Amino acid sequence: TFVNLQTSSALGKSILQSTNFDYIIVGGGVAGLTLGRRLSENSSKKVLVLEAGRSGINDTIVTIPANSFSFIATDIDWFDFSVPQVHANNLTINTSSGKILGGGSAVNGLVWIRGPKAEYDAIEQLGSPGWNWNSLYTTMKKSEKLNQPDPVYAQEFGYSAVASSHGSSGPIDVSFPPFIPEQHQRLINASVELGHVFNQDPYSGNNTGVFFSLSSQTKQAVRESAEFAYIDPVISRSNLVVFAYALVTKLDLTSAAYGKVRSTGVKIRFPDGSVKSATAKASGEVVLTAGALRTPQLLELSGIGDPAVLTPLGIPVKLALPSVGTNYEDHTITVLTYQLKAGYLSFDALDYNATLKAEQQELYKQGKGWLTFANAVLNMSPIEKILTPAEIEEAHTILATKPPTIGQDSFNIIKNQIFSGVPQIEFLLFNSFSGGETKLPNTSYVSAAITHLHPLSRGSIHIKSASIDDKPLINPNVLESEWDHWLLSKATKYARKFFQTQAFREIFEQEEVWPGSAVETDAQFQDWVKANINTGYHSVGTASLLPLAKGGVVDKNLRVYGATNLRIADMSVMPLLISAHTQTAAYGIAEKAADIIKST
Ligand SMILES: Cc1cc2nc3c(=O)[nH]c(=O)nc-3n(C[C@H](O)[C@H](O)[C@H](O)COP(=O)(O)OP(=O)(O)OC[C@H]3O[C@@H](n4cnc5c(N)ncnc54)[C@H](O)[C@@H]3O)c2cc1C
Repeated sequence: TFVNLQTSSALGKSILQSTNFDYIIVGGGVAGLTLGRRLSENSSKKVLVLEAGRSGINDTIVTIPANSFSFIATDIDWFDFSVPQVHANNLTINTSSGKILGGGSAVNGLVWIRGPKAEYDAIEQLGSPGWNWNSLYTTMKKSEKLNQPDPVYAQEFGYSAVASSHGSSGPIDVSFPPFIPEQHQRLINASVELGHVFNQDPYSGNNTGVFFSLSSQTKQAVRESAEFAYIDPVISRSNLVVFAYALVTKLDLTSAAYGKVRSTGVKIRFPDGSVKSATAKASGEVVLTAGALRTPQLLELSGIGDPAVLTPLGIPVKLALPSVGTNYEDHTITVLTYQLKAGYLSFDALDYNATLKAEQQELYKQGKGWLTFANAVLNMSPIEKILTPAEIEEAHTILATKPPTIGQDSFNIIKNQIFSGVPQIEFLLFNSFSGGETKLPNTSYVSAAITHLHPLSRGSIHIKSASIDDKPLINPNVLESEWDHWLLSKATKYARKFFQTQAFREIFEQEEVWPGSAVETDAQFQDWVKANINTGYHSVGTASLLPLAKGGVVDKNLRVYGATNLRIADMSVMPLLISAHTQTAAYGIAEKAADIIKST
């Protein structure tokens, strides 16, 4: 049952009044909708999913792959910014996220990729038995259905997928786009020229090298969001209720035996301003899936968190859990811009050539052409590929000291990975202009994004008042650690080498548009990185799956420490980032969460 509270508020209120739920799921993003589907498979269980945003059905900002990122600053964006970043020229960094059914999966870049085995095993190593590659690979596969490419496109572009590395019957269709821009194809050749390996199968536990990546889209090139793939097909289940425009303002908590707290339900603010309760059965559970940016906010508003944060804001402490909102981590990014030679086009051409745009819109109706494409080529590099032997020596020296905010165990694991071939830097292309002083008319540009995959700086997300209407203080704390600054600067400088390869020289003007020749030395790169860094829209860690004494918020069954019936199942539980875009992990964690909740 789907209820839009903006148009059917009376129905929503009557459902809340007449029903006690087995599961109340807070946040209808990737994890929330995965759980909504799985937990309602048992028809005797009543499941309620609460999403603050609307549906994405028939919205071309959502459905058309090439429109990814155009949600920013629209009604489906939470449109947050970080607090000024003290180690990065006081920049405030955009941390937009999807306020819509499907959450990130409705607005993201559609990149579908996994990290290497070691990164998932690290969660178990940090003290959470059962959270390893084997179990998460199984649940990640459970979420997906691989579409093999049409042989015509496979031949034209050279992509292929190893069927055994993918799921074949999960809800999310994953496909190669039926169009890949020339410049993206050439990133493969440019990488190989520089000595990077071409990886035929990056999905089965080794993602090192350059490769074609799948996208979360159907064979007809329509985005697969968690709403379209997980929930629409089962929305007629009578035991499943999904509310849109339902802003959860706090959890209702009561005391339980042994000093624990129990959640009796949640408070929902309707679009008309009224606040109603959703009630859990005595045996029921509340599952938080509001995403890594907002799950800590809801915990704190409800009185679960660090007393040092809650008490000054006048929030009574129901459960003291100092790690709530800490261990926040995101990928960090810099972007270079280059101009394509005359005759080569990027998405910029859609803005200056109306005929082309109309043609492409027509083609898209047949599932073809430019608009089917969001991204498809990634290069995941270990340090040996981008640093000289002398620089690797320097890396050892820098990493001799643990940066201040990362836990010792996490640091040891990442340090070991850095020197054992686990990718640390990703290179990919954005098919448009992204920075620079002059953007010439009728000219196409391409940008190279350089991502640090394992930053060692840890930030925090805390509330600043007792009101849900005040945005949380989002502090990724970028570049606090010397390593983060040093490596991203080196990698950004290295990215220029792609444009010196034959594959790229043939199609790109030699002169760099952004930042250009004013930035040459290591010191200049370091200054430039400080002034131009962004985060990667891959937030994790703010309610980590770790032992309590090591900064954990949830245990291996995803139960909040000190609560009887409250769990967290979104990306805030991931204690360490992976060298991958995060949606496959978000689905995999949520699928595993569903198995755990059904069995415990
Ligand atoms: C711009 C962008 C680009 C990205 N690109 C990629 C990519 O190309 N590939 C990839 O793999 N990953 C990508 N990601 C990351 C990926 O989408 C996320 O890792 C994933 O969506 C996280 O899932 P989640 O369930 O933890 O949170 P989300 O999917 O963010 O879901 C959280 C949900 O909770 C809702 N919510 C929050 N607070 C409340 C409240 N108080 N009441 C009710 N509802 C609430 C939100 O509206 C949202 O729907 C991108 C993310 C963004 C934002």
